[in-house]
Amino acid sequence: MADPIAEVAKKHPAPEGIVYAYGTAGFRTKAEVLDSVMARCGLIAALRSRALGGKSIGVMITASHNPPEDNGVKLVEPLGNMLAEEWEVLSTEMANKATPEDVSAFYREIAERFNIKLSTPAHVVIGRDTRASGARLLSCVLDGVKAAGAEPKDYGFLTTPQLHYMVRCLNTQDTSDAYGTPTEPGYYEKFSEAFKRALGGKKISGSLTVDCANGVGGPKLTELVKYLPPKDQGLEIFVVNDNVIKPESLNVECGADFVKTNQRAPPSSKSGPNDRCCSLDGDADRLVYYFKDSNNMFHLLDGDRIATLVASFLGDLVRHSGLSDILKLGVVQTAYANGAATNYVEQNLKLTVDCTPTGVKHLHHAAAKLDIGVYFEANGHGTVIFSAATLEAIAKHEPRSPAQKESLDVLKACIDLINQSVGDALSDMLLVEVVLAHKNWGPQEWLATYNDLPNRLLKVVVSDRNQFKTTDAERKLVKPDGIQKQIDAEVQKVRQGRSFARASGTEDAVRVYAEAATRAEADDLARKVAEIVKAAGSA
Ligand SMILES: CC(=O)N[C@H]1[C@@H](OP(=O)(O)O)O[C@H](CO)[C@@H](O)[C@@H]1O
Ligand SMILES: [Mg+2]
Repeated sequence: MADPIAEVAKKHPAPEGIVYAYGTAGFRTKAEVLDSVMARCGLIAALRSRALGGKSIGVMITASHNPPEDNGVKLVEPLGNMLAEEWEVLSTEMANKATPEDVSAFYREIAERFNIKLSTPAHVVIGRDTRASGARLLSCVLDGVKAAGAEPKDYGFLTTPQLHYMVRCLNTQDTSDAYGTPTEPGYYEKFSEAFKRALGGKKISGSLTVDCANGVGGPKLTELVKYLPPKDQGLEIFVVNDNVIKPESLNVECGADFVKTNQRAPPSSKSGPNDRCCSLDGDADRLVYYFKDSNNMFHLLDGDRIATLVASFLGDLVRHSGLSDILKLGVVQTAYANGAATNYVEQNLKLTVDCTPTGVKHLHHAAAKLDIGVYFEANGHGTVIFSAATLEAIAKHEPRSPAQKESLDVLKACIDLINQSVGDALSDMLLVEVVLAHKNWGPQEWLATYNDLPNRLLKVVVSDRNQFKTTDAERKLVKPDGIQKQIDAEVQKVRQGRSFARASGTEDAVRVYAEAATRAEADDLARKVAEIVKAAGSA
């Protein structure tokens, strides 16, 4: 009898000599070598669905902020979380099996290991960004899903957070935790309705220009705008860099990664002084704000700024609703957070800060331990999560005054406005607009909350980045021997100095971060630490 698993592996053979790894962002590399990986991810998604009793598992085809010729794939757990770590390992192993027979044998081995009955129904939900390679790679995923006898549901183009939303909605349908309607209109309705409620009659002043990185966020934002209140009562949005007809323009000279890395606006930007601008990345799960002041000077309001803004607002709402005795709010960052942001949260907002290793899953995990956990990476990935007990406490809280009720209503609306399944640039953007409207702030007032320490991020290519081993949430190197002492000695020489080096999880390089009291000191420190890394890496 024909073996459909071996057949599909034969149809999409693995290129020789490539070692694949399911990293922080799933599999991500040149699109031309991803066919076999996609088909096998279809198989793994089917197995994962069966291991969870037939729950829907998500497959997102995207390479986010990478260049247009790249692509990638990420699997999504039933509530919209990132794939369980154990299954990342299985995915990597599956992607690297050499022959169709090996693939088939491993498929059966996984089934046996997890007691999976291969005849049980399985559901796989698929979305993709606008890359030219997406259609071909989708057909590979579908081949895998079908070979495994699972039922695919293809949503076509979606932002990454929309796919996470669909997965969560499908798995919570008809339960008391139903997250929403698992359709695109369902997504727009849910978030636009929450936006209106969260504004609570407050006016938004000025317009917002949104750079969509020429990615999938463009058409989706255009759709969302149709559901928002008319511009005279709500928010005037200008959608720019939304050309998805030319996929080769994706992330080129625009988008959140361009703006954060280069610390400047996209060259095409035509915004005037103090105009609010923001940029999404290629799959719309990253958001950064920025503006030019009246002297034409560029100011970035990155993920740290969004975290501090949102934490301060939610903290106020909790207090004004009369809930501060029972609910504790905290902020989770990575070592890349600016020291001034950390200091502001601890000293001014009087909230706790946790530091985790890089990657959303680590931040999410730490935030899930808090009643209300605000987590953002400096580059703009992030969201706020509320524990089940917190949601219950908020739902049954009886306000003692009209003022308490007003704050409580806004807090409840914010919970609905914040995508609980994953960090979502569109939902985060609406949240920022709500907070600015309530505070009656423009970008200048937001910027004035604290002064960022000048900082520098460098990439150092070494012969084997895996020899760089860290501890203390990646802030200290334990390997190569003796290197941390040398870094510490350089840090001592500058004012307010902080620096660390770690192997990237997504690129073949070691990243060096440095900050200090002045631009010159930060640059100098980064350069010195990069030299230390380079020397140790070539030893
Ligand atoms: C300094 C930095 O921005 N690192 C990024 C980058 O990880 P690295 O492991 O540093 O390559 O890609 C990750 C996935 O998108 C993202 O979560 C993370 O914030
Ligand atoms: Mg992204």
